Amino acid sequence: MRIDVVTIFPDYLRALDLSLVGKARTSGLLDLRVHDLRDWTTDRHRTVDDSPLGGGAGMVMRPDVWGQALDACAQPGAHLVVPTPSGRTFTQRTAEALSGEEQLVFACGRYEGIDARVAERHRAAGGRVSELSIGDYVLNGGEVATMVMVEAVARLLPGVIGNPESLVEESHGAAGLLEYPVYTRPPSWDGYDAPEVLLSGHHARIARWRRDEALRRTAARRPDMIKDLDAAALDKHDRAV
Ligand SMILES: COC(=O)c1ccnc(N)c1
Repeated sequence: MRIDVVTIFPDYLRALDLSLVGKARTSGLLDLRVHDLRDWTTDRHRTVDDSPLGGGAGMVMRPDVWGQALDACAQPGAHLVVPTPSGRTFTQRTAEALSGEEQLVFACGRYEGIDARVAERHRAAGGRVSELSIGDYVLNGGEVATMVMVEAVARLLPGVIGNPESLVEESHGAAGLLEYPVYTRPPSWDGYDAPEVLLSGHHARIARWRRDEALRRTAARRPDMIKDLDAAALDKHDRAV
């Protein structure tokens, strides 16, 4: 998969050189390219914004500069992702869908946002556009949200995570639940004991305990997820939890 990120703060994205995404890049599983939007400006001051048509506070990012940048970066069929607080909510399902794309281009907006015609033109040219929010709060720019989404997508690419099995049980995974509490050695620490069942070696009981804890945690913290659960997926015991 190829991911392009266009931003006026390319150094912000340096964190993507590290850890899991960094390894995916060096192994060639992920072709991640970060671009400075100002490389497509033509004036001496490298201007990327202008005052909003219709008046109002703040500045809007110019369509001409963004158009040049996207023409240079987006291959035919590229999926344009615009991080914005006014977007649809980015979820694990969104990450799964995006992980199947050939190319994602993240347009990191600043100021009051990017001129709406940039997305309009990409759609008109047959490209997909997703305006996505990572939650109900406002940031100063799209860069942090882009890093969140790039990590969530990259870890789903085949070969990036060592054990793909772990993707099934994690929160918001295939089970549709939050993950159960986890423990490691020592079994007793500072007067606190790990649940006995985890030391029993009885795999069926351990699996059942984990399922119960996932159900309890989801019901307590995210009751909205319980109602979305496929009823058939809940067995008789689950319903008793
Ligand atoms: C400028 O971008 C944002 O403020 C932003 C982007 C994505 N999700 C959000 N919740 C905010």
